[in-house]
Amino acid sequence: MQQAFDTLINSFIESKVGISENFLSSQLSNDLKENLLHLHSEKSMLAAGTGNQPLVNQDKSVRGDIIYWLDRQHNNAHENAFFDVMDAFVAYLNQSCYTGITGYEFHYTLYETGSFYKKHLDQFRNNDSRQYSMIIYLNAGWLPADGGQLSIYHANGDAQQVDPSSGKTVFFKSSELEHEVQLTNKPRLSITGWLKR
Ligand SMILES: O=C(O)CCC(=O)C(=O)O
Ligand SMILES: [Fe+2]
Repeated sequence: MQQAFDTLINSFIESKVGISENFLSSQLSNDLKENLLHLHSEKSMLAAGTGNQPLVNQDKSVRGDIIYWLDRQHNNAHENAFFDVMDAFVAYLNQSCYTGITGYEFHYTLYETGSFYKKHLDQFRNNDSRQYSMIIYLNAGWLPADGGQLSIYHANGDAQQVDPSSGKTVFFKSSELEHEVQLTNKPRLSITGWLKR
């Protein structure tokens, strides 16, 4: 596990976008994907909003994903195994980088065919608790023609394209990097979350 943590943290330090190809085991990625598909089949996944106001704005022209928040209270073995990995990662990050992270939040995410998320920053205007964004992709055999790339816009004008392939985890500062999910031509599955202070 520590090797995947180092890969993620070192690539983040080097280029502002951390990427690890095996942050979760393929077994755990698969189990979480099955959870997501089950939640979807029982219609538990709901339209995501933008912003954190009580009246969340569900504007499909900005963001078309549907989500379901993970929670230890669900007593789901795979969800809890995911939180165990995150607890170990946060402890390692705080110890090695003095990040002072005190919490996190994660949701399952499904972008159905034809959906996208326009360019945005993850930190809310009225609340700066989100420090780091993390996305863990759960899509086996993703092809460039499937679309759905994560585009990350660097301050020097570079646009970095990330394929949402299974096992890949992306990590960046929530307040700094604008990013966008390109229109997907296939259902696109992930876990998305934020480390908070
Ligand atoms: O799924 C992704 O690649 C990015 C998702 C995202 O930007 C978000 O949920 O804020
Ligand atoms: Fe985002």
